[in-house]
Amino acid sequence: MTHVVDGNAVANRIRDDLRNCVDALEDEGVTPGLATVLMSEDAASETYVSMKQRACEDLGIEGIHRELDPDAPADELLEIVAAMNEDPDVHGVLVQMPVPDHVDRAAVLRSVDPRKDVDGFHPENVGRLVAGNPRFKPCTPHGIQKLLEAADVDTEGKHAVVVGRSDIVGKPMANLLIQKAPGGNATTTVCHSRTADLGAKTREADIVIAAAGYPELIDGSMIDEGATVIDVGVNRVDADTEKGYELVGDVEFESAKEKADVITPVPGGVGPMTIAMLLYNTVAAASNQADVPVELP
Ligand SMILES: Nc1nc(=O)c2c([nH]1)NC[C@@H]1CN(c3ccc(C(=O)N[C@@H](CCC(=O)O)C(=O)O)cc3)C=[N+]21
Repeated sequence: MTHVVDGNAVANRIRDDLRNCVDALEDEGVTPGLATVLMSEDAASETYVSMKQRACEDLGIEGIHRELDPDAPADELLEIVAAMNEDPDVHGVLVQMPVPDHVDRAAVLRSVDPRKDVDGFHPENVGRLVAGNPRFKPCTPHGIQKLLEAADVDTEGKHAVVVGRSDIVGKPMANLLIQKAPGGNATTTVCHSRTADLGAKTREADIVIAAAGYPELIDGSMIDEGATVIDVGVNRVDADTEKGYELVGDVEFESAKEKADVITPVPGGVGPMTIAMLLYNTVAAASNQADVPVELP
């Protein structure tokens, strides 16, 4: 029987453990604070940011949220981030991606204080990750490591094929998979939109991480018997539902499930883990900044 990994259950377990960390910080007079900034009217971005804020509230993390008109000058965004960097009650700062085209994305990532960069997107933190000394592991790849661990999938010596080369998922995922550390030690191939014969590559994988942002790109014919399939896709496809859309992964679930031993669903797989690991990084940031050690899950 194929194991369909329950991401909500794993995320809830981590969130329960983090609640104890928040309580321990609270006992020392420290309330972790996460500041989010949204410069977009995109419905998906609004959903994700409000989910993050609700998750904070649920754990006793102080959530601060600012919204900017997408037409506002880039300097306004940078000023808001600068104020959050200075605010001692804010331990984590997150600028929801994507930002509008007239805003220099790289400049935004550089503007966040690296010690508060709970996304792990600042070049200093990217450098530390690549060097094998991460400060904050980016939330989605970190969540995938936790999911694999929870599903008893050992990465050591396995062939992992990452499909997608984004700065948010593909690149940091590949970096974590090749590290000499638990959740790493995998032989890792990175594929992308210019990869010739993608199926030939994914069929060689013990572990496929689908993070291309293309609905149902990977189907069962591209999966080896007994493989592990991690679906990072959160594609909104027009559908006759109450919300007017359906959430579709980068994997064609039904056919891939026929082949895989372990597979994550969408929704309810990687998505909830992303949020749990954002809370994790926020607790870690508060612990570091307040110099109060906690035992992270
Ligand atoms: N600075 C920044 N940091 C991010 O971490 C970041 C970002 N920008 N931009 C967009 C992506 C996307 N992302 C998701 C988080 C949770 C779910 C999630 O919980 N999804 C639910 C379903 C949610 C729904 O119904 O739409 C699930 O898969 O079960 C999905 C996607 C974080 N991102």
